[in-house]
Amino acid sequence: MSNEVNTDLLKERSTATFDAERLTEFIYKGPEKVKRKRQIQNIVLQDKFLQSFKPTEFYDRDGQYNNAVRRQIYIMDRLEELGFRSETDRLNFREAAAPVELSPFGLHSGMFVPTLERQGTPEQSRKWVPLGKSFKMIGTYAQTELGHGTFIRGLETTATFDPETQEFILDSPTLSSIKYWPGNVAKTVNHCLVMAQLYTQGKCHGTHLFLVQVRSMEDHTIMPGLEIGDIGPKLGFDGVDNGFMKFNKYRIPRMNMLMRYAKVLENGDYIKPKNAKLTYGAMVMVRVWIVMDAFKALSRATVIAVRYSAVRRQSELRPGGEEAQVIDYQTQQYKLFPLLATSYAFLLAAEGMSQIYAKISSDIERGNLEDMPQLHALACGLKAFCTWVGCEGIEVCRMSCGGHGYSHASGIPKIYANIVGACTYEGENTVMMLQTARYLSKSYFRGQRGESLPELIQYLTIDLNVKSTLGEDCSFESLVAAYSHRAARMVATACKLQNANKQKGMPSHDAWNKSTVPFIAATKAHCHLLYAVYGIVENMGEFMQDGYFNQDQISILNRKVLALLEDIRPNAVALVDAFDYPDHLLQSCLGRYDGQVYEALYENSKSSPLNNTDIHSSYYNYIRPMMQKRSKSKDISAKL
Ligand SMILES: CCCCCCCCCCCCCCCCCC(=O)SCCNC(=O)CCNC(=O)[C@H](O)C(C)(C)COP(=O)(O)OP(=O)(O)OC[C@H]1O[C@@H](n2cnc3c(N)ncnc32)[C@H](O)[C@@H]1OP(=O)(O)O
Ligand SMILES: Cc1cc2nc3c(=O)[nH]c(=O)nc-3n(C[C@H](O)[C@H](O)[C@H](O)COP(=O)(O)OP(=O)(O)OC[C@H]3O[C@@H](n4cnc5c(N)ncnc54)[C@H](O)[C@@H]3O)c2cc1C
Repeated sequence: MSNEVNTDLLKERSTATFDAERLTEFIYKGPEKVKRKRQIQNIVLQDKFLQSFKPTEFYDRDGQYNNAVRRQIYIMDRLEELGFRSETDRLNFREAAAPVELSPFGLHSGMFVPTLERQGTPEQSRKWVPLGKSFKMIGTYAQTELGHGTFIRGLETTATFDPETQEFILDSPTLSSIKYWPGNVAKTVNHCLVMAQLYTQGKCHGTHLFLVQVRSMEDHTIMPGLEIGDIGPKLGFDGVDNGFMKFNKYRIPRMNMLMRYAKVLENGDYIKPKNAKLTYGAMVMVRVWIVMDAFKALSRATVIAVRYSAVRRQSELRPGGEEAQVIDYQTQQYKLFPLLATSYAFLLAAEGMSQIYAKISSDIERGNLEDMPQLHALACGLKAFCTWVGCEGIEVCRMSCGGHGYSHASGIPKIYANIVGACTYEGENTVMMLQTARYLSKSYFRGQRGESLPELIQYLTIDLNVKSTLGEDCSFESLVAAYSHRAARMVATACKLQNANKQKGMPSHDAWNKSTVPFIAATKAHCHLLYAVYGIVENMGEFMQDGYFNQDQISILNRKVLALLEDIRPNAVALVDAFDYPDHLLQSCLGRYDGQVYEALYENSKSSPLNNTDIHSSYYNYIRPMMQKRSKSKDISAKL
């Protein structure tokens, strides 16, 4: 490989109108943090073992899982040796050491241990959390079943209390009750947090969480009374062993029910929690994290697509002139620059969401549940919005790289395959949007009754007769007002439809179901409050429906969006450089910092397993016999 940087990229970097390094410092919260991050990434880069892994697509399923376990255990050991204690250091190391592959221990650290911490009594947490943190116990979160994922109240696994033995009996009474999908259940873990319907004194008390040992701590054999296996290959998540699990009257001690909020006493009496939805806490937490995952995925795809667009030359822009960098085509800019802006918006949204989560979840832990519905609505809406928009954006990035984008060597298919799962897991996106919609609907009617609303949704009560004051400057205030107006109008329209349905005599659940399409649109508009000019131009109809903007204002906005493309053009490469993703994190021949994409693609092709031999065994086994048979046949043309 040549050591030179592609001349187009050099030029892009030298003509940027701002210093990308300053923006990097803003993103990572200061120069010291940037320095530290780079030091850690360099440790990984120098590590021969970590650099020895080929991309996962070159392995079969067994190899993918095996490598994922091997690599993650090595990472754990190295983290111990290096003595990294800060969460940021550890995360930076883990991301650099396994940039694309998901961990077979991800749910252990991401859901199992935090749920033990937050849903266990202090005594339970003291007993189990240290075992989890030190990996003496490896666990996951097993909730979804063959028959139910979304509708948690419909789960069928039962946990029946037996006061005689002071045990719960876990059972999968039907085919559809078999746990199906939980990550790392198949081969990795020896414990699970199982969501099951609690029965005591002959009565069902709804879903609760139970800590269940599923494999022997001595030899990892499956515990008698359980059936466990892998669900098979998936679109992504190559290194993750999503599994199935069936209980056959399997007994666990009473104290293995997580009892921080709800309790079953020795005599079988049930003590209700303050709010039944407290058991769903782990899901709310992960939805908050997913917003950050969406940022990371979209921003990586954008870095790849923008750098490649600066390097790739195709066709003549000026007749007879040199072939143009594809980034100079206005259509290419219109595809990519809004995604670049969206990446930055996602970063800020993810950070804001984390702060809100930290505040409200600590209130909840102290027993103040007042803001629980608001947190739930916000986490559901943002999770759904950012994963949907992120995935659509990543696909645009892939297509904007032309044919090479389709190759795994671009790095984009893997980013997409992993993050697109987030549109479904931790709450299917439409269902999540509808949770936010219910909150908006309730809040709208409260606003109509003159009740005060939390700050984030106070816009629902604005006067919808007011028209836009947007002028040539497209001021920030006028844009925010436009988004508020659009969302408020759409929520009002959906609520009025819901009300009209009720007045026609429909029961409230039907009145709701028959207004959910406009409610989804309204909820997207609510989440869209992140956007500026581009979002208006792309959704013009929704802003114009009630004449909020006049024709002149629409023309201003159309002109503005094209002018913004020109403003961003000289800075596009610097704006993606500022994310400071080193090449070994991006794993992309197209997104390389030095822009040597053709050399990289050509080199990468050579490692394809099909190139191990010039003549593949299938020639001897199938092609040659077929040709020999045909050459002996009298009328060859008739058989072709
Ligand atoms: C390349 C770079 C990087 C790339 C990164 C790539 C990605 C990395 C990934 C790392 C690994 C990730 C692994 C994946 C982990 C997946 C784990 C799972 O899926 S685990 C499985 C996840 N599974 C799911 O997520 C299942 C989704 N389903 C659900 O959450 C629920 O069933 C439900 C919310 C839809 C309804 O629940 P239901 O019980 O039927 O509720 P009701 O109807 O009775 O509602 C009564 C009232 O309660 C309200 N309320 C509800 N919840 C809450 C709450 N938490 N709080 C407060 N309130 C809440 C509700 O709104 C309603 O209010 P109102 O209207 O009365 O005012
Ligand atoms: C990669 C991956 C990892 C996963 N990891 C785990 C894990 O670790 N642990 C775990 O327990 N689970 C896990 N899951 C399961 C996941 O949480 C569920 O698949 C998810 O919650 C969606 O539920 P479902 O499959 O029942 O979808 P369904 O609810 O059956 O969705 C099917 C369709 O019905 C629609 N629909 C359903 N209900 C409604 C409604 N009320 N209103 C309108 N439309 C509706 C949906 O919008 C969707 O279009 C994982 C899934 C994936 C893909």
